[in-house]
Amino acid sequence: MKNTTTRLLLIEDDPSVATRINDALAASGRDTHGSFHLVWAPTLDGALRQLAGNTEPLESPAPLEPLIDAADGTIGDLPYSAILLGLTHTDHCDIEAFDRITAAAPELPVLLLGDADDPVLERQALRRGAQAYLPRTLLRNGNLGNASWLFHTLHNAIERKLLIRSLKQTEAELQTERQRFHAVLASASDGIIALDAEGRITHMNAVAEKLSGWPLHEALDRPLADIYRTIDGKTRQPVESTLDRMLRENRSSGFGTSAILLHRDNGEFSIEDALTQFRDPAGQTTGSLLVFRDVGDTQGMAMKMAYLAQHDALTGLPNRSLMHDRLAQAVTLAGRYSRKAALLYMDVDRFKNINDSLGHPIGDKLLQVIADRLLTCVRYSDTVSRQGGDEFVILLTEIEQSHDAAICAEKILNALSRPIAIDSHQIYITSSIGISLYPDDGKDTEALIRSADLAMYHAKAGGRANFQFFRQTMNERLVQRQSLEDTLRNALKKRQFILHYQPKIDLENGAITGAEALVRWNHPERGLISPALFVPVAEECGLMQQIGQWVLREACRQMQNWQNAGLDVGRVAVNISTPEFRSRNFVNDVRDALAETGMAAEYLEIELKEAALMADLEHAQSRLSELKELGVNIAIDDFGTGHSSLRQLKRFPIDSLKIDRSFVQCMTKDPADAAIVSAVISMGKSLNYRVVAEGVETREQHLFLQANLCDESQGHHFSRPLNAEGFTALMTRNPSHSAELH
Ligand SMILES: Nc1nc2c(ncn2[C@@H]2O[C@@H]3COP(=O)(O)O[C@H]4[C@@H](O)[C@H](n5cnc6c(=O)[nH]c(N)nc65)O[C@@H]4COP(=O)(O)O[C@H]3[C@H]2O)c(=O)[nH]1
Repeated sequence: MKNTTTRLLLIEDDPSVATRINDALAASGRDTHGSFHLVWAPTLDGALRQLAGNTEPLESPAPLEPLIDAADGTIGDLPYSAILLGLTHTDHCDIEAFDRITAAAPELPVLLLGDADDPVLERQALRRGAQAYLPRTLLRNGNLGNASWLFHTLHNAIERKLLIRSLKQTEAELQTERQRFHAVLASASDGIIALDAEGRITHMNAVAEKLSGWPLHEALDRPLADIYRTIDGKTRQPVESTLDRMLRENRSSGFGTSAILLHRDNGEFSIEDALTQFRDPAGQTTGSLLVFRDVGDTQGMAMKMAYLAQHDALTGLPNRSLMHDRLAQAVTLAGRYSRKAALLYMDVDRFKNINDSLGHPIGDKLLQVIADRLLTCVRYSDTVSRQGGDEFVILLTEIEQSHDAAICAEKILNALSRPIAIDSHQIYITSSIGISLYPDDGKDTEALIRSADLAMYHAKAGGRANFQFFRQTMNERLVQRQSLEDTLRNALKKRQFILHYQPKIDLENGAITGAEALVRWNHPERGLISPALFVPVAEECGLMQQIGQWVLREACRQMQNWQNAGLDVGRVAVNISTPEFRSRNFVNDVRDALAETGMAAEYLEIELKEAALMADLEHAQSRLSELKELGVNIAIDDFGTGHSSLRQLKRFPIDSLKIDRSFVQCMTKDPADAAIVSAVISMGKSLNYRVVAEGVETREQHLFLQANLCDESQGHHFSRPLNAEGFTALMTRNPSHSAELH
């Protein structure tokens, strides 16, 4: 109200009263509260019309004419701040007038002008909300002077009304907030309990009702501890409530350690809770809000995810990561208590062949059966894990001596050697196991795994289906192998490889039908090194592809030279290792080698081992077809040592079969081998393959093959592999190209 003009509407039929009030207000002028401006309405109806927004001129008897604001006689659009209502009028009477005015202007404070001798009327009006009661007699007769009491009474009435209005507004806003708060609580998915400063319940939402089992109306005003009873999930002992803890520590808490909330009717929920305290400006707690949630599902999910991260999805066994943890634990404990532990690294022999030939779904089922059988071979305290593929690692923690590990390995070999029936298949497998012992073969997890893995490779190399303990010499061999790998790379760079050629002869007429190119490493100090020593290493370290590319070009180049020199060598055969054959660029490499050397494809023969074909039948079939389209001949090398059958080979476009020399060399001594050789010859011929016997060393073997109508032979009996000059000399010495067989 400071320095403002406040408009008052005076409803009074006595002009003298009106004039006196006006004078008194004018005399009081302006003070710190500002000034009053009186508008006089002699009749109630006129005043009501004004309040309804009708701006027609008020009746204005002479003395108050100036109180009407505007020149046009309207009172303008300034709002009134208060109404002075004379209660005894000619056009209205008593309390009814007050009611009509407050109905027309409910926001405005109304002060009554009444007769001093009518206390009933005064009480009635005050009870109905009038702000003050001014005795008219005083106004009529008394000397108002500067009438500061009137001024202050008016001012207080207006202030009071404003205060009430703002209180009502605040109350309405609070009401809205409360409704919003309750709506939020009702829709929250967490349980929420509101508490007063003493920790008594003032509200709880439906989720809190459900989790605690307490309906709100029963929980109201009870201490939180009655409704919210929690125990420790592991010990099942009561835990200090979050509220108590927070009050003790005088702070709020975030969602923390989980506990079990006991439902009123004996059920229970795994929960997490958080508490927020409210404080007044002085820092005193005025209440708090407890929020809690059922984490049963979340925990279940978290446990499931933790399980999946540590277990193999196919077999359910611990995976590599969990095995590392267990092994680390076992190593620590065994170190502390001077105990032993053993690690068995197991791999299924030729699993890839089974997987490729029977299909992955059967391969998967097979791994599951293997996992089950492994579990039957160990104690509860041991760990069987799957490392990936067909590799399993078994940790034995309770062993006294290495012999215990050997017994377990035996048990595993036996368990896995029993036939496994999957769908309509009866599968026979063998496995190879490497064993390392703590602390002898490694002091940490890495060393133990490495040692067991190396021992397993030796078990495989030793003929599979057996187990081997790790020996230090295996490590030495590993080091030697590493250095061999390095020198092989160097040899390739320095072009230290050469080719030898071994003739093949026609068993019917003795003519040379071709030459097999055989690589040698011409080591500057060690002389010629056999491919049997370095080809497997080169295959493993990925060098065989590069060496093979060189062999292919060199063989074609040499053949082209012989042809250019007028020597008819027939075909040159080149050995192709499995990684070479599988490499994406293999067919292109062959095409390029032919193009670069100018040799016709019909003079080239590719020798492939059975394993290279059996590993991936579909892929092998399409690759062989591409080679056939080029015009290249295809031979199956070392036939009889792999797992293929003639029926499987029938699907490949093959030209010849080479019977492995192990059969050839024994066929004249062992009737079984003789039977195998003659059967392979006759079956091969019936499928229109040329059949070649390799490793023929004696005349006896030569004659046996001739008698069994084998097509060709190759071996020391006719000639050892020769270098290019030696082979040229052989061909030149024998211009008819027929072999002089003794
Ligand atoms: N005991 C005996 N052995 C005989 C007789 N006649 C020939 N041999 C040997 O038998 C092996 C025949 O080659 P393979 O079976 O393909 O077996 C080959 C082949 O698998 C591989 N190899 C040789 N050269 C290459 C090549 O250029 N590339 C690839 N990928 N492998 C090759 O190395 C293996 C061994 O080759 P080599 O040491 O040259 O050994 C050759 C040869 O010298 C015999 O009458 N008695």
